[in-house]
Amino acid sequence: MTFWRKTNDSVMHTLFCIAVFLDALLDFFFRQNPLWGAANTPLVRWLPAEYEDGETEPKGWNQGRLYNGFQLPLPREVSRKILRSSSKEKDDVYSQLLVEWGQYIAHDISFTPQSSGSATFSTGVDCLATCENVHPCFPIQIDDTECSAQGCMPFFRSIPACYISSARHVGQAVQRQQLNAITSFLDASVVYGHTPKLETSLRDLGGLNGKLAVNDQFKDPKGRPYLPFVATLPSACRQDPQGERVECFSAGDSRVNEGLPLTTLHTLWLREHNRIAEALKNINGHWSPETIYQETRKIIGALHQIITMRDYVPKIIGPESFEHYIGPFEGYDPTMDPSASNVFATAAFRFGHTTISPILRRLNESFQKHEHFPHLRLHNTFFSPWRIVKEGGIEPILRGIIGSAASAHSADMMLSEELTETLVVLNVPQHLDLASLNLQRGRDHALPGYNDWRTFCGLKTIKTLDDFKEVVRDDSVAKKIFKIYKHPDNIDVWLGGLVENMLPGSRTGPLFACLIGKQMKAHRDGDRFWWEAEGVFTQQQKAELLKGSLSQIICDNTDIREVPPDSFRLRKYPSGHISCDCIQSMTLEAWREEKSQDLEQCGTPRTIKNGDFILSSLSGKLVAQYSCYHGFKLRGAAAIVCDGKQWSDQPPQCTNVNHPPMSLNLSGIAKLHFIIPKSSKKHKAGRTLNATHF
Ligand code: HEM
Ligand SMILES: [Ca+2]
Repeated sequence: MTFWRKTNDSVMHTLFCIAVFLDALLDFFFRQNPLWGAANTPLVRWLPAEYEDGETEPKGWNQGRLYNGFQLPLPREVSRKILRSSSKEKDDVYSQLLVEWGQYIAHDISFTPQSSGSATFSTGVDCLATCENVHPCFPIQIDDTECSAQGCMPFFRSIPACYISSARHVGQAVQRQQLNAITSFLDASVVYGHTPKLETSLRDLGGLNGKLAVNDQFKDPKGRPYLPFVATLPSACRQDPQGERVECFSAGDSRVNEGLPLTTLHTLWLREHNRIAEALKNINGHWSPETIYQETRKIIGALHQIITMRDYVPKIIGPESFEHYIGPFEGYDPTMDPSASNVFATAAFRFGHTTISPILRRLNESFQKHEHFPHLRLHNTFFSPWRIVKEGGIEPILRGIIGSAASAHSADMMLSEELTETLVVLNVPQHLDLASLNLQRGRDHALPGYNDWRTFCGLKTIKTLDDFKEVVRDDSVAKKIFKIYKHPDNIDVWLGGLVENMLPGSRTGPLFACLIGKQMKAHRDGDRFWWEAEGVFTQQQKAELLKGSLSQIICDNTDIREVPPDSFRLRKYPSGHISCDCIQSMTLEAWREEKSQDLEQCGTPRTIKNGDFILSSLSGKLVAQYSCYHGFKLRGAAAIVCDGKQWSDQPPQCTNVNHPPMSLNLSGIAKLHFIIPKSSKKHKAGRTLNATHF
């Protein structure tokens, strides 16, 4: 009898392990397109690339090359004559928070890595010192010597993807493509990172509470946490001239220190993760740290999606384009490629660069000028995390961006001089020009011209100046562009899209509304873990998630006690603000997990040192699946099964190894995570991650 039971158990255990493994393999190999949206895959092309030599040389690489009979104008000339502006008008509806969310979410969608190191591979030429086009240097030639004695600004070409595409034409298949280093999905990679290694480094594994690691050196004046510092010290961030060092912060996205508002948003989400993790632990005391972490992460991902799709995108492309290009959610579409497109990352979503204010205001509790911390010119906000730590935490900045108008997007005042004359990029000693970088990047990526994209979107081709005047907000700007470019087909897509008349209730013209709309639909419909997709959340959980908003997250994680109901909308203080007590906040009751009968019978599985377990259900059986932390090896049964009365085995042990083993850790293939929902033990409702996200 005992023999039989043992044999049965071990057979069951083996079968279980095989089933889990096969499930993961099937998932990975037989999903139609497992690499769609994954990190380190090419930005996809919606129109074929147009290289000067057909394959790799960017537009403008060979001097004297003519396009429609004319040379392309220098990006810096376009920047100075058309884009640069010493003043900015104010948006009368939206706050700066809308702009900052744009940048933050751009960093969840794409990161185009540039060739690193200053020396070229073949010749050893230093990209910081040469004005010649030598791969990977593609310097921005300048016609105004006041900015650079050298006559150019450095520019590093984006890294080519090692990838032969399945394009229909052989010529296209060998064309240079650019990489997206992060996951295209709106999956909060900006909080959690895009590789298992980065993700692990951001977690508080020692705390055994499913939280993210926080800064162990500094806290804010009320004891709230900051992001942890980067591991490699000293870091390149700017320092307080008078005080002790404050290093660069680390987060899921490496650009976190670029500006103070951006760092502020990252800090908010770190705190929100830890707040939710704590609340989940209070509700489900039996959950392991891993379960808490994964469930919290899933909630945070959903909130990123909701805030972006419900609160942000309609304001940017307008209600009509939202309806036309995106529409209501009708379920996961496995034929939809969710990858970021090249034109979106390199042109359309850079529309936001014209809405950046040249001043960051810092405000006190009454939303008035702060007594101690003055307003800052934009260039003083770059890579300066010390200003958060030493100058009052994130609140003065947050009040400043809620309480100040975004910059209006007008055709004759586009990019502030703070961005065209004093942009700082880490590891480049001289000031750069964001407008020139955007134009040069578009050429580096061989983006087709403005008219080709209009045709792609079904918009009228621009043939004459009169055609152009019809679609551009300002006649004199239309004339200037025609004068510089000489042919409408030559107009760079980023510029053409920027100057179009804005659609009603939007912050973009028809071209960018189309490109952003199509991209956002792809992010939503092509994501099988989209928060509304079947089986991802229960109805009650969805209803709670919908209560989430940026205003709620600000209330729950900062000292700010009064906010506008929608913080993206500019509201006068105090009349347009309401108390945080009146802001809806989700309760986590819908995540309360009733202990299954099996769990009652077998009891919560034993926790182990240096490892973790997750509960799952397979063929109606309750299973505890154990895994060890990095650097530890699992000895014993990786999975134990509840047979209705007791667990099939003792939990395994995690022993230290000098060299982390290549153990059968499914996280590299696909992380499985099943929470037993209240209704059915068999349903895999809580599966959160897939291989393409990490
Ligand atoms: C102070 C605010 C901002 C600064 C200083 C900034 C700066 C930059 C810089 C230096 C780049 C890389 C340029 C290149 O070499 O190609 C970049 C890329 C980009 N920016 Fe911004 N940006 C800001 C705000 C925004 C906003 C508000 C948005 C959108 C709403 C945005 C969207 C993007 C996108 C989509 C990219 C390309 C990302 C990639 O694929 O690598 N940025 N930005
Ligand atoms: Ca992402």
